[in-house]
Amino acid sequence: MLITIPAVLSKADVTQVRARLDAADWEDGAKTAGPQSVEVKRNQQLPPTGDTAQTLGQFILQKLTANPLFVSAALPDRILPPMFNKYETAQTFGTHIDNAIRINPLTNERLRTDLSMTLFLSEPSEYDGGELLVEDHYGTQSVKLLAGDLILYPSTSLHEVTPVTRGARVASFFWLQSMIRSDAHRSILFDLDQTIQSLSETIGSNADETVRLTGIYHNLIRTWAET
Ligand SMILES: O=C(O)CCC(=O)C(=O)O
Ligand SMILES: [Fe+2]
Repeated sequence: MLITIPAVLSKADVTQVRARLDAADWEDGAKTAGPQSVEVKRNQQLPPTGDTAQTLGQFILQKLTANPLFVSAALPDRILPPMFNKYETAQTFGTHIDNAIRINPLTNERLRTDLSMTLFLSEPSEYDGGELLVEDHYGTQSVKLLAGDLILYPSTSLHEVTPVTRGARVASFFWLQSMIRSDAHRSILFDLDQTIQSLSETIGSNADETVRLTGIYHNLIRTWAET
């Protein structure tokens, strides 16, 4: 399940975040790549434990964890600190899969990556190329979002960032471990929750059917959640 979470950051937030990022010192993205992805990774990153990455990362996590659509879709257990990358002309990240297990560099805690995220911090008009291509069972999805929007996709997917041919693509990227390990189970819970939300608008959250469906939602979480 590939889901766009619109306007995680407002345009004013994006301007502030970009001012910090545009003044920061970037380093070679190969530093944090695994043995396969190092062969195909050509981009720049902020040092993950540096001041800028930590301050901006916390700001992004505050906004994200207060976003009901994100919580409904991801059912997050633990989220890794957001990282930041930049692709300038001819930079790219070829087809790869993200590591299944990652260590939080701030706490040394080990997480399973269930969902990968890219928060776009450049407007599409600022650069050409730089599409995030994600393979799923319905074919390859091409993603280029407005600055402030986020894409959530299963970490089990092969993906790549096509070469940037003009301008610069700046983004934040990170991973989370969900309370619901299975993508299929998470999709069912998302559909059910969205249905309950829309029934709450039409027939009311205390209508008999809405209450029963809410019960089913929580009972499925009880059955499937690992916390
Ligand atoms: O830049 C992106 O959108 C994705 C980055 C990525 O796939 C990674 O760092 O593993
Ligand atoms: Fe990746």
